[in-house]
Amino acid sequence: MISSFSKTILILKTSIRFIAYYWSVVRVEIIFSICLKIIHALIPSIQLIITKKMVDSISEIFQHRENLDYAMQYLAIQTLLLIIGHVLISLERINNIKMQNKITFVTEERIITKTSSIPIMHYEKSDFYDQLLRVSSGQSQRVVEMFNGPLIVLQNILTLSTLIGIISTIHWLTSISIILFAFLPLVINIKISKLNHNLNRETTQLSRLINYFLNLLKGRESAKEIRVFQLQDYLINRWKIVYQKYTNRKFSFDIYNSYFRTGLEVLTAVLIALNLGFIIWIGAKSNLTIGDYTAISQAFISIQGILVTLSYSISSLYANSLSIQELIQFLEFSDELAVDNNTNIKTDENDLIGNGIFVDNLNFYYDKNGPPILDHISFRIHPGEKVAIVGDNGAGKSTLVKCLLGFYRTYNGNIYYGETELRNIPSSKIFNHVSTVFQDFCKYELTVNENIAFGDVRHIDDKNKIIDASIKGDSFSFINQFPIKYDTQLGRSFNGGTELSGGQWQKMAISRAFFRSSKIIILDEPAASLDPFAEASLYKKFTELSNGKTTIIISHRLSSCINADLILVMKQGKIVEQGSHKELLSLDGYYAKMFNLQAKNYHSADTVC
Ligand SMILES: Nc1ncnc2c1ncn2[C@@H]1O[C@H](COP(=O)(O)OP(=O)(O)OP(=O)(O)O)[C@@H](O)[C@H]1O
Repeated sequence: MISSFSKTILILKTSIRFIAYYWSVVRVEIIFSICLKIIHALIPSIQLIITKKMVDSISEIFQHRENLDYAMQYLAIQTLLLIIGHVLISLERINNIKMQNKITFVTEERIITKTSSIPIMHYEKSDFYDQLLRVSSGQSQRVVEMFNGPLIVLQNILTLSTLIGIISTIHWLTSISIILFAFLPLVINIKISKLNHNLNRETTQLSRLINYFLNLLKGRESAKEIRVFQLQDYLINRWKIVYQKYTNRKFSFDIYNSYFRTGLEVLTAVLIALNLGFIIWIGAKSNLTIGDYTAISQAFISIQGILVTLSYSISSLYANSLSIQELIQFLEFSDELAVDNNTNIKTDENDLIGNGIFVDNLNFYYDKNGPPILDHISFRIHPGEKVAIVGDNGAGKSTLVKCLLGFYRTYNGNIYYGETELRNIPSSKIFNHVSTVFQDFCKYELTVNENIAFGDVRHIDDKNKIIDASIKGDSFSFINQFPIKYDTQLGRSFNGGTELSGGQWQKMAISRAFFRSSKIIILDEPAASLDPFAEASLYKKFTELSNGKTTIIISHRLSSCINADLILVMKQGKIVEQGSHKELLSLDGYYAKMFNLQAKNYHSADTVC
């Protein structure tokens, strides 16, 4: 009882929040649908009355050879009702398609808007991907069902009560047996919906893993490695194991589900037989006409259909409200954490960004129980300084930069932009003034123009600025060799696309960074795919173009750090040394060791050559 009550409350609460989300989008369609469903709900009852009258008048004709007029009139009304029913169904179908189109569009738009603005930190958790998959797949359909469900329930309840009302006037006991008949399918279907929802939650991770293996095995990026390392059999086996685990779990649910349904169907058949027997018994005991008996039988069959539909509708309403609740939570998810909503800062952006950065005793963990990724980090960057971050793989260089950008705000210690602590600065205020090339930069399979202008999309139509950025980023020469130059579609995913080499894609990303006029430039391994000429040219241009700007470069090639004002040397999450190239060399510590090793390698390579 308590559980049914809490399910009803859940459905009601979710429905109210849900209607608030979508009412403005589909109110016209909903009102139209309610009108159609009310009219539709009354048709079976009118049909029932007409059927009774028609059968009785036919019976009169057979027994007493009466005039055919009445029977013909009833037949005409029946036919008219049938036609109205079909027209209503067709109007409902069109209305549903309209509603579905609008809802699909708005839901997808809301999901992608939320996903693209959610704090980056969430992308570090696997739970987030599970939730994302659940809210992204089939959600629009559920949203439509969530609107249609209550309307179908309303329509069926209305039809049911009018039918029961009509047959009660014939004999009250028949309606009671029919009501008893209603409960069981409802309870069983709700139970199955709940199980289905739980199964869906449990298996999300498995289904993601299956997709991951499929993408690896079918994907273009992984195709080369898989062949060279001959990973096909191993990966296919891994996929098989996960797939079987997934299907076994689903199969045991299907068996359970099927037992329930078979039990339900057997029970329904028994109840139908009992009810029909009961009606025959009543017919024999009281003065029912042949019309009454036909009407009761027809009502009985209609009611049986309605009860099944009703139980499915209510149970899927319950299942949908569980999923929709998750969708609403997701859409409101980042609002709790949204940095921009919680920060209320009046300081001028130029004062914020242009006054240097001070990092004071910064500590950061990805996992609360894991080791510190950034461990008591402190340094100061004066406005316009050139900073290089160097160190071992996994030392925490990229993580430090992500903290500086405000992607991760759950750190201990402080990061000040000017006088203001980063946690109090809206992300947008920082992003407005930063240009970056990440280690895993994006390869947009769109046009060259877009690839460059995405650095500052407000100027996407400024062709001269795009050309200028391509010259600075060293992509100008190869773009000019394309027949349609800056309109060339890049990548192989779409028709007519041109694929670039790794270094050319990197030059595209660098051009994009130069397209943006920013006070701070951050480059994470910008020369990883560049040839030695391009690398030398990049650093030269970068030094010229970044004059007066604060620049932070992460690099494993220490020759690129020689001119930096400040070099931060990182090891296991700590800054072990900091200073200029000269200072660090004279310190003769970790930096000097790394630098001399690289220099020695070049030198010995020289002698070998
Ligand atoms: N999303 C994440 N979740 C958990 N741990 C992470 C995550 N990203 C990085 N790490 C861990 O944090 C540590 C620092 O990683 P980071 O990428 O900052 O190193 P890095 O110095 O930039 O390395 P590299 O020079 O190899 O690029 C590593 O031990 C890495 O395993």
